Amino acid sequence: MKTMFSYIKPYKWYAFIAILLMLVELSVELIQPLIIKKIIDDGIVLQDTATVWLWGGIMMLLAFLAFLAGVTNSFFSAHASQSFAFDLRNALFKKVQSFTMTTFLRFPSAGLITRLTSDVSQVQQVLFMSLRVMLRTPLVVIGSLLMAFYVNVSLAGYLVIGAPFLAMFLFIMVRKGIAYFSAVQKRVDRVNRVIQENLQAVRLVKAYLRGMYEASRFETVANLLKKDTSKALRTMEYIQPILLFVMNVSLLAVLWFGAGKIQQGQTQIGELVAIVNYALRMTGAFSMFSFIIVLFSRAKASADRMEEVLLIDEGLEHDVEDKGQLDIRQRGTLRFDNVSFKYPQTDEFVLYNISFECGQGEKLAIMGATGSGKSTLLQLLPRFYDASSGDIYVDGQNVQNWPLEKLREAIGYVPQRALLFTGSIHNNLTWGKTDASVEEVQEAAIQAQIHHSVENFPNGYETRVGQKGVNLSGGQKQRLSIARALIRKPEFLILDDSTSALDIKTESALWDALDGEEATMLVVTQKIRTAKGADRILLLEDGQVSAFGTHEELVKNSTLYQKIAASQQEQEVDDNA
Ligand SMILES: Nc1ncnc2c1ncn2[C@@H]1O[C@H](COP(=O)(O)OP(=O)(O)OP(=O)(O)O)[C@@H](O)[C@H]1O
Repeated sequence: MKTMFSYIKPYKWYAFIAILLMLVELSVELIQPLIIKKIIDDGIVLQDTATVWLWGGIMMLLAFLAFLAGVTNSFFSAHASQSFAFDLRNALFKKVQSFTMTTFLRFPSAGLITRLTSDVSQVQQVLFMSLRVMLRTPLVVIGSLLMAFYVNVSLAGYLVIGAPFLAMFLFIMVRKGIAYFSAVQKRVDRVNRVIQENLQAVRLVKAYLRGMYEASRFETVANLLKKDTSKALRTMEYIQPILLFVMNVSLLAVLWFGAGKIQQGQTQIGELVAIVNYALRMTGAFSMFSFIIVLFSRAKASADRMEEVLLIDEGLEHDVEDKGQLDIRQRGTLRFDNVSFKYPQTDEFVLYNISFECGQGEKLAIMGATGSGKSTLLQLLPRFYDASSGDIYVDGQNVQNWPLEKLREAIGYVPQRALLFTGSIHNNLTWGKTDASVEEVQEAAIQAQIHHSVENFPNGYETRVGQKGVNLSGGQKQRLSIARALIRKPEFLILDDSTSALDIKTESALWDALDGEEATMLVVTQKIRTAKGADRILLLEDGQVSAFGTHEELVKNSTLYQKIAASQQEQEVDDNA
């Protein structure tokens, strides 16, 4: 909770004013029974109409003051709670940006989405309600009790008979509430995960006629959410009747003994009415308690989940100071030195003792069967993961010593699955270089063989992609992804099987265009035709280097490469037949 409070700090004055205004409302509420007592004892009983009018008028004025305080309080509470939620959400989002890929495994995306949406909203709502009414409720109880003691000590004593029991009961219920609602938020995570997976795979769901199955999967998790929420709320439902029962017993005791004292002339009627009024206000406040405990327990559970993310200090991308000592003569060079790697949380190595070098401007094709480790190898370069052992040198410097920003700026990475963001094509391309000029955008698009297609779109580069925009083909998406990488004029261009959806003609035009690139290129490919055009080929087999050399060398020395070449030749013959 401490961390949550640090996000309220910048708005402490808004919160402070809101609390002051709430105290004004509270004071008016607590003074009212005293005024009623005065009207009864000094006005009605003594038949003094002037006193009734005077205190009646004061009561009206105070009620108006409380109304004004309430309206102004809403403004300050809303500003403090909305700003708090805005800052908290941004802080969470920024923290997530610094996660390593391993930490992402610990926090699945659905859980992060719940934290950034529902969890933030729960805490924001509680902050607003606290400044508005929640803080007031316990104060109404305490204030009413104190005022009751001020009016008549012996009668007020009956109101605290059940206090120790109530305190213990509320403590237990809050603890239960936090545990239950923490489970509920986990259920929300699961519901979000099913929705997310379903929407991402909507075509597959339709193609495999799995709509009904998906609906029943959703129903199962939604049902679990319903069950856990009902269980939590059912438990909380005991709060109100028990509190009201204890309060009503106390009230009966006040009336019973109060009536006796009036008959004996020890107490005035106005005093009894005032105490009953305070007791009713306490009862009214207690009836809000179950609602408050539900909100508070939910918010506490959400706050804990958010703090889990905010307070993480391991599993963040480790950066080093930029010492600017790069050796210009080694620019564009790459060296893997005995690199082995296993994914975190797994036991098996997927890369073993990989060693190879790549000169400036060299084009390296990486081949191997599916699952042989090609994508994994590429992901070590921008340090999405760190090697388990061995070293990787970029521009002659160990990647561990590169400032992350500089290292990634030097790399144009095109992943296996082309991903575009909602927005215009221009925005998607300049995502790779925010200050790119129109000419630079077009140049990259021409090189990636997508310029003509874009020009034929209804609004050219301003055409929107994604939802409410044009639907792009797989090949168009791949070429836009390549253009996005090229626009940075990277030192290293990494293409992870990024041309798989292109036809032969477009692909060979693309390779021709990339021939003039100064960047050192690492190209994962399954095609001998593409590998032939590379300077050297790295052939992987079960995570190990099976062969490394030019096409001619591999044709001579590598049986695996010969097999791949032969099978692709057969395929071409079949295709041409
Ligand atoms: N995030 C991950 N966590 C654990 N294991 C993984 C992860 N990603 C990949 N692997 C495993 O690592 C091995 C190498 O996978 P990788 O994706 O690098 O192969 P690849 O050669 O690129 O395959 P493909 O040609 O099918 O893309 C596979 O056995 C795969 O199951």
